[in-house]
Amino acid sequence: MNVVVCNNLTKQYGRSKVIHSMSFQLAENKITGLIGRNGAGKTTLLKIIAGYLHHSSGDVQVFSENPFNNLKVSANTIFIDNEMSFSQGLTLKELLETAGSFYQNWDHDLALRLFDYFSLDPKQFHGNLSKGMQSTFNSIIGLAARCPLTIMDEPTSGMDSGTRKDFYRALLKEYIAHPRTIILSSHLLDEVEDLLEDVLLIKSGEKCLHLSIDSLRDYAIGVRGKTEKVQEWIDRIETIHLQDIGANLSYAVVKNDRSIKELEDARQLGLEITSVSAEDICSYLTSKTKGGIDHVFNRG
Ligand SMILES: Nc1ncnc2c1ncn2[C@@H]1O[C@H](COP(=O)(O)OP(=O)(O)OP(=O)(O)O)[C@@H](O)[C@H]1O
Repeated sequence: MNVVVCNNLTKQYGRSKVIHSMSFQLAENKITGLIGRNGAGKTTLLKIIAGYLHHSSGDVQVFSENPFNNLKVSANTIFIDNEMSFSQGLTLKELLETAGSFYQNWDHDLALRLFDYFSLDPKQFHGNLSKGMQSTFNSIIGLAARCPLTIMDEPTSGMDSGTRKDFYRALLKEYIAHPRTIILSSHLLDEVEDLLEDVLLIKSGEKCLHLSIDSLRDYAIGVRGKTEKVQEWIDRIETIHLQDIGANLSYAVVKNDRSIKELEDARQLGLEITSVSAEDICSYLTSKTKGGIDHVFNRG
C-alpha cells in the first residue's frame, strides 16, 4: 500500500512556482530520504504532505485522502522540524506528559529513557533550550509518538555529531521494532544513507530521482585520466559531472549504463573507471552546472 501518492503536484507562492508537477508514491513502512539542496522545496513538499499547506494544482493523497486540514491524516502523522512550538508555560517533563494524549501509539517509557539518555533537564522550558537540544527534544517526541507517518524535516539541525549518531541509531532501532512510514529530509545523504531504503532526490522543485539506495549507489560511474582522453571518451555521452583534477587530468561522471565495448574503449584510452558515492551522485545531479563550483573559477 502507498501512504503518500502525488500526481503532478505543484505549489506556487504567489507567482513563484516552487514545486513543479511532481509525481511519486511512498510505500508503507519504508524509510525514504528526501534529499535536495537549500531551497529545493523539501520543506514545502513535506508541509503539503503533512497537511499544513495547500497545494496549488495536481493531486496529493495521504492515507488515500487529501491531507490539508484532514483529521485522519493529522491523527496518523507527526511532522518534526525545528520550528515546532510548544506551550510556553509547560516544562519539558510536562510537555512529554501531555504529548501522550495527542498520539495514540505514544510510548511514554521510551520518551523518558531517551530524555534521560540525552540528559535533558525535566524542569527546563523548550524556549530556553539550545538549538541542538530543541532538535533532540523534538526528535524524542517524533520517535515516541510512533505515528504511522513520521515526517522529519532536518531533524538533527544543530545537534553535535555524537548526538546525531545516537539519534539516527535510535531511529533505526525504533523503526525495526515498530515499522512505520518515515520521510527524513536532509542536505547530507552521507549522514543518513545507511538508514534509508529509498531516496527521493529533488532539484529546484522537480523530482530528479526516486529509487532505492542500492540503485542509487549503482547509478553512475566515474572515469579519470588525461583530459583529452576523457574528452574523447565522453564525446557522445551525456555527462553528469566533469571536473579538472590536476594538470591535464580530468574526471567525468556518467550514468552507469555504458556498453561493455564503451567500457573497454575507456580502458584502451588509459582511463580509470571508478565507482561514485551516492552522496556525490546526489551532489552532481543537483548542481547548477556540470562542473560544480569550479565553473565559477573557469573564466577562459
Ligand atoms: N512562505 C513562502 N513564501 C514565498 N516563498 C517561499 C515560502 N516558503 C518557501 N518559499 C520559497 O520556496 C522555495 C523552496 O523552499 P523550501 O523551504 O521548501 O526549500 P528547502 O529545500 O526546504 O530548503 P532548505 O534546505 O534551505 O531548508 C525557496 O525558494 C523559498 O524561498
